[in-house]
Amino acid sequence: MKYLFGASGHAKVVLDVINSNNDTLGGIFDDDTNKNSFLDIPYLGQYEKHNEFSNDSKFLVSIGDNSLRKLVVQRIKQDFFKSCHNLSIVSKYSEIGLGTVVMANAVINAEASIGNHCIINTAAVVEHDCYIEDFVHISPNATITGNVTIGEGSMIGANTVVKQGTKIGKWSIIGAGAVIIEDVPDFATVVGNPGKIIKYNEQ
Ligand SMILES: CC(=O)SCCNC(=O)CCNC(=O)[C@H](O)C(C)(C)COP(=O)(O)OP(=O)(O)OC[C@H]1O[C@@H](n2cnc3c(N)ncnc32)[C@H](O)[C@@H]1OP(=O)(O)O
Repeated sequence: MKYLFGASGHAKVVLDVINSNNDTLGGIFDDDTNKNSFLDIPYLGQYEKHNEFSNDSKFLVSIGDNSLRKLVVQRIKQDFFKSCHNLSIVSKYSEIGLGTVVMANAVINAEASIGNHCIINTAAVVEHDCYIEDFVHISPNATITGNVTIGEGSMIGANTVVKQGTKIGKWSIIGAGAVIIEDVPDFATVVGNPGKIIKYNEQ
């Protein structure tokens, strides 16, 4: 049986992805014990409760914030599953890691490699030969053109365009609507067209 962690807004969209494949979910865990249910799936208790479930259970952390998602992933003892919306287009020549979710209308082209626990959000495009590390979030409608590298934990804002061959570092944040035409260092926040660094984030 499959289960979600984190009863967030993002989890509602993850649930739609899972439903699109006619997959069945056993329920959702969240540290907030005030929840009784989440949309039409049962609330199962706080995160540690998953230790009581059978060894063949599979999990997906449905938390949008990249750092928080990583923290929760590190608390889970068992295996993860990935899920791609049945209206996404995923090349058979691409790779997608465990714990990753691909939303409706997203496109992942040939020889793109997507890490573990990533979010490829609604209608995002990840072009051929891109290399996306773990815990990255590509927001709705962002276009990652060919041969781009994105480091662990980076957040690419909605409608961003990243020019081919560019390297984006780890744990950087690219503001909504930015156009990235040159490499971005680790931990930088970049906004605008052309993208400019406005600050560095805490490590
Ligand atoms: C399904 C979903 O919802 S997925 C989520 C998708 N979400 C997004 O795409 C949002 C991405 N986040 C952003 O764009 C944010 O504005 C950030 C992260 C870039 C900046 O947020 P903060 O760190 O809080 O910065 P803050 O709001 O203080 O802005 C700092 C400066 O940058 C400017 N700025 C902020 N965001 C942008 C942007 N996207 N484009 C251009 N300028 C921007 C602000 O106007 C401000 O300028 P000023 O100093 O001249 O006044």
